Amino acid sequence: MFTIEKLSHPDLTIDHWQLSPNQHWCVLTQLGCGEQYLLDLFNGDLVDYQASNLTLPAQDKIAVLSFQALQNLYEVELKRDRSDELNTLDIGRRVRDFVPLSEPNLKLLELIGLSHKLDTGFRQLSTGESRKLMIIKAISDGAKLLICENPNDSLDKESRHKLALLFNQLMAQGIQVIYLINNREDIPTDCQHFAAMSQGRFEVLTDQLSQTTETIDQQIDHYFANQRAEVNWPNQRFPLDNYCHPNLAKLVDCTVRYGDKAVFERFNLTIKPLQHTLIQGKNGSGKSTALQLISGDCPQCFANDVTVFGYRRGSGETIWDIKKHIGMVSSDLHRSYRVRCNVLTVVISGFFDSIGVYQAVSQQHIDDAKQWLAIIGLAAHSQSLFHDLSHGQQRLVLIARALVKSPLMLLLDEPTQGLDETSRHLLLGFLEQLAAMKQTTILYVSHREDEHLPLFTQQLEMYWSSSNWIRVTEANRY
Ligand SMILES: Nc1ncnc2c1ncn2[C@@H]1O[C@H](COP(=O)(O)OP(=O)(O)OP(=O)(O)O)[C@@H](O)[C@H]1O
Repeated sequence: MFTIEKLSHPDLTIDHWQLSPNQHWCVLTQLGCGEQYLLDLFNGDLVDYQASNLTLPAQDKIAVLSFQALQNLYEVELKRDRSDELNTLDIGRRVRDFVPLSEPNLKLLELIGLSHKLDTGFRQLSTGESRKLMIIKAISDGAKLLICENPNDSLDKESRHKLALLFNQLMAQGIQVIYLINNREDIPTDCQHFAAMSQGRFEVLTDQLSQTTETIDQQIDHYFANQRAEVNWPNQRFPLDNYCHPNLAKLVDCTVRYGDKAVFERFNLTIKPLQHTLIQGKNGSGKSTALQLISGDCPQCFANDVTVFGYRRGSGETIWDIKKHIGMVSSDLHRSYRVRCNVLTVVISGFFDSIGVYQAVSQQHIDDAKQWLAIIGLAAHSQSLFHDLSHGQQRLVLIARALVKSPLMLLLDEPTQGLDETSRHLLLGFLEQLAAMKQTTILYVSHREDEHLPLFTQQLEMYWSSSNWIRVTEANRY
């Protein structure tokens, strides 16, 4: 299927890699390993390289299913948006416009749980839904080689299972898959061929003939060896002791509806100070929407009974009265962070809740932001362009942006999407420290069970009745 020999590029070196028919590979990656250059190679975007032999399939037979590809698609859709011209909401291309509705495709959409979304615009899909659509689109476009960057990220447990079944079906039909995996638990169980990337170097780990399974397991363990970083926490400037309201947020009988479809109805949630809350639920069940009601990013917060930091929404407060106390990380923020600026500026923008920085910046802001960059291991990248970093590194910068101002409330909506094991554990360590300091209340959305830390004293499961698509919720205290 392909051969790569003696490929050299300033940020990518591959001595030898051959993909034979019916082989599927798992490439282990970590943040900053140069994975994006490997993706560029398969995309046809890598320049300034030399190779003694490079035989890749035709470009239209390769599908790169990466976070960057998703972002590119989102930006294409944004450019096509004619809402202003038409003076009405242009939802852009719908799911049915990406995938011809042939019988096999309809079956795939059903299998992956997207068949009820045919008339939803791409930009309106939830994170998990949009990732699923990309996969089905690649298959229906006739791709023979799928390069999947962390395919489990953003998918709920059932969807991960269904995706594994789908990949098995595809492999039986001769489609080949290369997984790029940066968390040990995501390694596909039946993968036989392994490689790893470190500091821009691609290295084959397995050679079925000469290596034993045990050796491979040890190599994988070695690659994913975790270290918990000690965090020198900056001083907090908004101590919770001064907070005077009984609740940080209260949502009463909230309904969010798009067209004739309710995301949820009669949704109730109370967040008391230091009541760290874990929000779970299937893809599309309304987790992000619930957080957006609190942050003010969902316009329907005004039509609902939403009180945040003592402000009843719609009673004359500004969005900044709310946002100044919130640190947020979400896919929505990540994809909206499209301005051209350096990494330091992105972290500093957390002080102003802006995308980019448009105000005077103090030396204290700069020092705090630099301190955070050092904590997340990206100090050397402070002057790099944000968009030159890999998706996972960008996510880490956005986490620093959320933490830099020591907010009263942290809304973390799948913050670890794209993060490798080390960075995920770094974040989990931050959360434990924050909980111990008792100054910030954390709302956390995650599909990963190892992120469901004991510090979450309230757990919320969002689900819906399949008969009428009305979502209901349950809250339990441990
Ligand atoms: N502007 C919109 N117009 C129409 N539908 C929308 C809009 N925004 C969100 N939705 C729909 O609302 C549902 C809930 O979306 P939300 O992003 O809250 O889900 P989620 O639980 O966070 O999903 P995931 O786990 O995939 O991130 C989705 O099915 C989505 O398609």
